[in-house]
Amino acid sequence: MSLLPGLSLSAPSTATPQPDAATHAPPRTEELSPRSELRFEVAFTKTYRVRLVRGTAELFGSELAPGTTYTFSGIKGAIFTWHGCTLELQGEVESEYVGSETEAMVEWLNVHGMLETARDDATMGRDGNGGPRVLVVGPDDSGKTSLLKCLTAWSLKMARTPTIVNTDPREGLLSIPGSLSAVTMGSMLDVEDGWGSSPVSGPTGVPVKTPLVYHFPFASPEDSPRMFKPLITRAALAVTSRLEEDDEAKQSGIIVDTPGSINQPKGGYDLLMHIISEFSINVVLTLGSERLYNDLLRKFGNPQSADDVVHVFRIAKSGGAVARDEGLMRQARQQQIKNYFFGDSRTSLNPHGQWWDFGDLTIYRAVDPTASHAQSHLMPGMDYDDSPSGQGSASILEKVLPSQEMVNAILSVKFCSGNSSADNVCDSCVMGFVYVAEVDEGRKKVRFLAPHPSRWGDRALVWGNWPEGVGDLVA
Ligand SMILES: Nc1ncnc2c1ncn2[C@@H]1O[C@H](COP(=O)(O)OP(=O)(O)OP(=O)(O)O)[C@@H](O)[C@H]1O
Repeated sequence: MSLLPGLSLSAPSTATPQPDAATHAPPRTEELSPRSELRFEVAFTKTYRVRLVRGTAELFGSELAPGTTYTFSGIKGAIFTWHGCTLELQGEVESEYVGSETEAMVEWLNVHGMLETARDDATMGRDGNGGPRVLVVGPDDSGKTSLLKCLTAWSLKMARTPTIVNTDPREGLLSIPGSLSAVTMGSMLDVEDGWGSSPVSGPTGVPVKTPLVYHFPFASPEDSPRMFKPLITRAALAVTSRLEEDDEAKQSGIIVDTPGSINQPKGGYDLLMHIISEFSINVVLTLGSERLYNDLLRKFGNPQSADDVVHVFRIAKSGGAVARDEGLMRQARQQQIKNYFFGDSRTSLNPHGQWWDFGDLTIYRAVDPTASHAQSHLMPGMDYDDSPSGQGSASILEKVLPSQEMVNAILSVKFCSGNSSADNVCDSCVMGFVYVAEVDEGRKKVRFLAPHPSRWGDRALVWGNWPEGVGDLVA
């Protein structure tokens, strides 16, 4: 167990998978015929090792290197082969079987081919608007992220640098849950890790990707559309201006992942339409819902001009995509947060303890529109209406003093100063996240756990209810 500098406490051990008897059992061999896949589920407490012995294989589009042992934990996934392969497997799994109904992969590869044609058009100057701007929609667990990973990995193989946008606060892309993030992919994805590593949480030994992160501290965009919409507008603006400075990235286009909750007909797909208009989406890929496909097809049936054309496609759902229960999703979120501060099985990070005086902190709390908030947390002399506009974010964020309630919470450190208006704080992107280890109301001090030793200076901090309580990270 490693000691945390400044905290003199041990890193939590629950994050580390325990060796099990099956790990020590001799490896077994599995032959996969062309276009079949090995589907497996591994618990968070177990490890599963896979080595490619012969042929070629990929996990959600990322190719396995021959002879390399990959270790998986807390994952449901599939190793697919186009031409057949032999795998060496070791460890204990919840389930493991070979699936041969993989027609969806062929269809997904065709979608990749279609996107490549659009990228070629952009490269040749036939489309001045740049590469395809793709939105992936469908119900929960329909395989949206898996499709997105395949399309990304295949485009990286073609030396493209697509920009990936995650609008699902339940899953952090290169960040923790509660984030909306965007990143231009400059290096291959990581077979074990999925999206790879970001420098947000500290140094790593592998090439990192630098995401642009916004804090959205609610489980679903529908919990606070007033906060979600401006953040999407901000993110789209930032991505668009970034692409204007980078021809390769502009030609490679954008792929946006969405949460299943906003793909429901209720509300007329208002949030979905907002994403489509802000990111100038021109290709929508629908998975797993005929109704959604037909509704969107109708919505975009009569474009007013060539710039308004949105192509809507119905894409086959992977036969292996499985529903994840809330318990598993919660475990995945906790693991992501622990990895953010302490690293994973390959990279060990040393988070730092920092004491801050109450007076040097400006903390905002995201107001849950469904709950009536205790006024007692408001700073003396303040009311909700503190934004310059007299409305806007004043009821979305409220200034609060540190309190015991904050212990074990995750706070975002914004790029803006503590003196910024509530609107600015809301829209500002995130430098990183910190964990509240202790609030000493007598000494008026807060002890934070931060990935970096350096202090963040005069920055606004935002506290939300999501992701839900992470428990005691330093016990
Ligand atoms: N072919 C497959 N074999 C085995 N597992 C798979 C396969 N495809 C997807 N999965 C798993 O199924 C689960 C759901 O897939 P995915 O995350 O892609 O769905 P989603 O639509 O993005 O879900 P959500 O909207 O909840 O984020 C994931 O755990 C994923 O790893």
